[in-house]
Parts: sequence; C-alpha cells; structure tokens
Amino acid sequence: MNDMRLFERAATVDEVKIRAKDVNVHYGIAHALKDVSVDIGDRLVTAFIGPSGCGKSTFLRCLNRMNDTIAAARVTGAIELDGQDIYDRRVDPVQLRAKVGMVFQKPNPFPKSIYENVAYGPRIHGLARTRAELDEIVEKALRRAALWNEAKDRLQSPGTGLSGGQQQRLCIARAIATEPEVLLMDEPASALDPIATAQIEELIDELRQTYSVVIVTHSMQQAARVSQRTAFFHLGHLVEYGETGDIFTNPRDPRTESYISGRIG
Ligand SMILES: Nc1ncnc2c1ncn2[C@@H]1O[C@H](COP(=O)(O)OP(=O)(O)OP(=O)(O)O)[C@@H](O)[C@H]1O
Repeated sequence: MNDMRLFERAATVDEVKIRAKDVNVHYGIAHALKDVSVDIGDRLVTAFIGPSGCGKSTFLRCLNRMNDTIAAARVTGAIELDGQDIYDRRVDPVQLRAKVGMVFQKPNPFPKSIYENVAYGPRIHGLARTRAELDEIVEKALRRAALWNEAKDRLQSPGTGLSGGQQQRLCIARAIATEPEVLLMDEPASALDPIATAQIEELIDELRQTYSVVIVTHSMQQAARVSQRTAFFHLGHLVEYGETGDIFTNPRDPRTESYISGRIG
C-alpha cells in the first residue's frame, strides 16, 4: 500500500501545472520582472525566495492575473495553465482566480460570518444548488483547512473574531472552497506566531496532495521545510530553480549561494 502511494506520488511529480515563458513585468517605466521562464509542477510545493523587491510577489500575481488589477502593471510573455494560455482574451479572470486561488500575507477575512466567508465563492460560482450542498462545501473546506473543530460551533460568528492563525486558515478555506487547482500564497505565515506558523506549514503539506501550491516566503527555513522545488529571484531575474534540497545544499549560481548563506538580502 505504502509502495503504491509512493509510486503514485512519483508519477504525478513531474506533471507541469503552470508553464511560464519569457514573462516580463513593467510598472510604468520600471522593469520589475525580466524574462522569467519556469515550469511549476503539479501536486507539489514550489517556494519563491529572494531579497526584498526582487519580484517574487510580482511573478506570483502573474499566475492568476492579479496584476490586471494594478493599473501601472504591464505583463508580457506567456503563461499556460494545463496548456491553456491564461492571458487569452477569452479567459475570464474571475473564473481563472477561482481555479488559481490566492492567500495573502495578512489574513483578510470579509466582515461577515465564518460561514459566509467560505460560502461566498461557491455561491458566486454557482457550485451549490441547495443550502444543504452549500453547507457541505463549507464544512469540507473548513475541514481541509484544519479549522472545522475550532469553528463548527461558531459558524455564524464574524470571521474577524478569530485569532490571526485561525483567520489565515479561514482565508485558506475560502480559497479552497471553489475547488481551485493551484493555490498561491504570498508570505502566508509572516504575520503569525510560531505555533500558528507551524499549523499553516502542516496544512500546506496536506494541501499539496490535492493542489499545486506556490508560496512566496522570506524565510529560507520555511522554504526548506515546506517546499519540494525552490526558485531564487534576484533583481527581477529568476536566477536558479530546482529541487529544494539542491538549491540549499548545492546552489549552482554564486548569487544563490550568497543569498542562502546570508551575504545578500
Ligand atoms: N503596484 C506596484 N506599483 C509599482 N511598482 C511596484 C508595484 N508592486 C511592486 N512594485 C515594484 O516591483 C519590484 C518588485 O516588487 P515585488 O513586490 O514583486 O518584490 P518582492 O520580491 O515580492 O518583494 P518583498 O519580498 O519585499 O515583498 C519592486 O521594485 C517594487 O517596488
């Protein structure tokens, strides 16, 4: 049984979920991201690391067209999700963001009940026909986000009344309630204490059984703990990308080496 599971995981590891080719981003005249090409695998965690301002969040936002919402941002190049160009004019960015969900640095629940926070996406995307179906979706998402036990008796209480770590798990539940395929996380634990951080990291490890997870992090320890692949960015360039273990123990580029040994950043 165990061998079988290993085999299944090995078989899925090399499937490409997102393929980015020659992606450039300008904010007005500032060239923030330069010729980034990368294949992001399915059902594994990819970490983006690098010094402040190197373009990690900018690139993350390219993957679900969140940069569309920034007037100054201009994105060129190609990004495919399962072989489909996400920048094609026929793609509805709202539908895309249901498939490629996002969790932000600061937990940002809606000023609504816990239940409504999770039910919102499924409702606008018409995923439930009845209240019972919606209840089921909400419960499933809260369970997957490891929040059900803490939230089940207070579903009608405001989401903002939860602790920081619980709020972040609520935001993860909200993101996964629309059955996304990819989860983008921009420093999801940076506002949390060590215990809540450990819970989020454990959850990320769970989630990769189902999703492709991409996480921006400032913590190299966190990247080493949660990810299987790591991409190192520097001054808008993707300098090095590979197996996390290799990046941290045997980096090929001197800039990566300097960063992970604390000489730049
Ligand atoms: N909305 C924006 N408008 C103008 N410039 C921006 C905007 N967002 C980012 N930038 C610029 O683009 C560059 C890359 O920023 P980005 O936030 O992607 O880097 P980052 O690696 O995620 O940084 P950090 O680790 O500090 O969050 C920076 O020079 C930043 O000032």
